[in-house]
Amino acid sequence: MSDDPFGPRLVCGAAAEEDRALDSLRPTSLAEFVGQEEAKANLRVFIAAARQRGEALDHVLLHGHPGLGKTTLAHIIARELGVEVTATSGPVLERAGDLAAILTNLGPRDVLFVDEIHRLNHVVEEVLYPAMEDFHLDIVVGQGPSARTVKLNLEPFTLVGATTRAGLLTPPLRDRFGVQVRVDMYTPEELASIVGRSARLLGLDISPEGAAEIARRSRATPRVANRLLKRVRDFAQVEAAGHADLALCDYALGRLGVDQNGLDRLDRDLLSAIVQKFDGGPVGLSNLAAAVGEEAQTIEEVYEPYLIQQGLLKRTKAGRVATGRALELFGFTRRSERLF
Ligand SMILES: Nc1ncnc2c1ncn2[C@@H]1O[C@H](COP(=O)(O)OP(=O)(O)OP(=O)(O)O)[C@@H](O)[C@H]1O
Repeated sequence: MSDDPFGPRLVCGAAAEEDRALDSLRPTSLAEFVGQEEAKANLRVFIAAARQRGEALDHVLLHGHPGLGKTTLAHIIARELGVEVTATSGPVLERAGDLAAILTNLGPRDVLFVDEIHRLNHVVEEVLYPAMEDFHLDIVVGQGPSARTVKLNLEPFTLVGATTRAGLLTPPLRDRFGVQVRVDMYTPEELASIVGRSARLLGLDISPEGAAEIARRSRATPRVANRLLKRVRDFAQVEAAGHADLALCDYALGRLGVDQNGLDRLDRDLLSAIVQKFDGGPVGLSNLAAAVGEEAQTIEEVYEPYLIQQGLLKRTKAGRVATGRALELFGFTRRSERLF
């Protein structure tokens, strides 16, 4: 929900319909993929080893906040393995048959990418266990006393699962992933390099200082950086003869409601609700969600990670707390500290 003049929330890491236009900016090889150095170095070894042995790569679990590049990495893994990728997601696979149909269509060593894998239902998950472990499906044929189980062999394949909530995966599923990769938030330097690369692909003339400014205000998230860059390109084109220098980037980000700290109105609403309505916290997530009119899950997965990383918000057992830094930044005073 947003009454923002520029439409849906720009600085949100979660994917939106208009992000399809960003697909052209996706890196297609590990060499092009910026950052996550340790993960990339390990993946290079695992991929090379699997190729040399002519085997399917072990199953890979990618976990991290929205917009950090899990989908991109999954496609890169398939490409570097030289195999086809089939993509689906946890909530789409409603029945065991949906998964069986996909699995029986995979070619040898292909990649099956399952986004939001923590949202698989348990019936589908049960089908996945033998498929992941021994590459077979147990199909029940018939009903009642005459029912019997038929074993169906599959081609060896690699399951690449992505999740924003690794803690919600059941232990048996999590244990079946031989490779587990945590995708971290990006440094401003890494993001500046992503912005520079995307600007080149978009044909935008941007100064290094301008790219660094967008990077600094992009919540450590490539999807946000690319989205802001596209809007900055519009301002550059219409108001600055196509050139995005530091002043233009700063001006455009201001027009987009992204402040000097990369926070937008919703972040400020959230922090101000904790301070002004709940005296700085602790406040429970559902109360906070009701106070700002946003879903609890969205607050938890999309807004909070960056606020926590910036030291503006803390999660405690008793609830959410605004830190001293948040109070200082916005000039807030706790109600209990006010004299009148
Ligand atoms: N390391 C990177 N280098 C360059 N561009 C990147 C990188 N990571 C992500 N991107 C860009 O950021 C955007 C979002 O990436 P992607 O869709 O892979 O994120 P995600 O983590 O899968 O998010 P979600 O879980 O919400 O699907 C893409 O447009 C991609 O081009």
